[in-house]
Amino acid sequence: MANKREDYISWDEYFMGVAKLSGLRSKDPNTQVGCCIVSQDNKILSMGYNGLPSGCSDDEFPWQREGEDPLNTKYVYTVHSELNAILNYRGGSLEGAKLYVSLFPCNECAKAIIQSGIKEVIYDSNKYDGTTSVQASMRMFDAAGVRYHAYHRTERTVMIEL
Ligand SMILES: O=c1[nH]c(=O)n([C@H]2C[C@H](O)[C@@H](COP(=O)(O)O)O2)cc1CO
Ligand SMILES: [Zn+2]
Repeated sequence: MANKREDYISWDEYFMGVAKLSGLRSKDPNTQVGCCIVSQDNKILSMGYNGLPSGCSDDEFPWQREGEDPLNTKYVYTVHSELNAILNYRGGSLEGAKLYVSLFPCNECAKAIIQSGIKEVIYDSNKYDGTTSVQASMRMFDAAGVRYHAYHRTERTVMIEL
């Protein structure tokens, strides 16, 4: 009887891989964010990526980051990946679930994460660490008892480093 295969990917690699794969659907030219919400017993509940609300054409809204008029930037229109994943969930409650996301959640996403009952956040990049937004997210997560930690990359084939 052969022994089981040993080089299978970990739960974290699996769920962060699914999150990053979702991010490949993003039309944002600068930052593609993907998210995957998982139950405590490791069932995938929902996925999302950053994009425009339904009905808003990717070709008729701005993708610029800068502009005199904020209405000519993407920031006022994009739905964040975490909010999309929360809103995409067609089941009952997300209470006690964990959220995998390729970029540390902003303060607006932190509010939605807390209010939906998600209790753990695993993030990959934290490129905006130190900003007001990230500091506010951490303060709210700490106060609300939502745990967060960085995804621990392991040496893997390119296939996993999506
Ligand atoms: O929590 C988040 N979730 C999320 O989906 N995003 C999205 C919104 C924008 O489309 C993009 C940020 O763009 P940029 O990195 O160019 O500022 O990432 C950004 C954050 C926080 O930065
Ligand atoms: Zn956000």
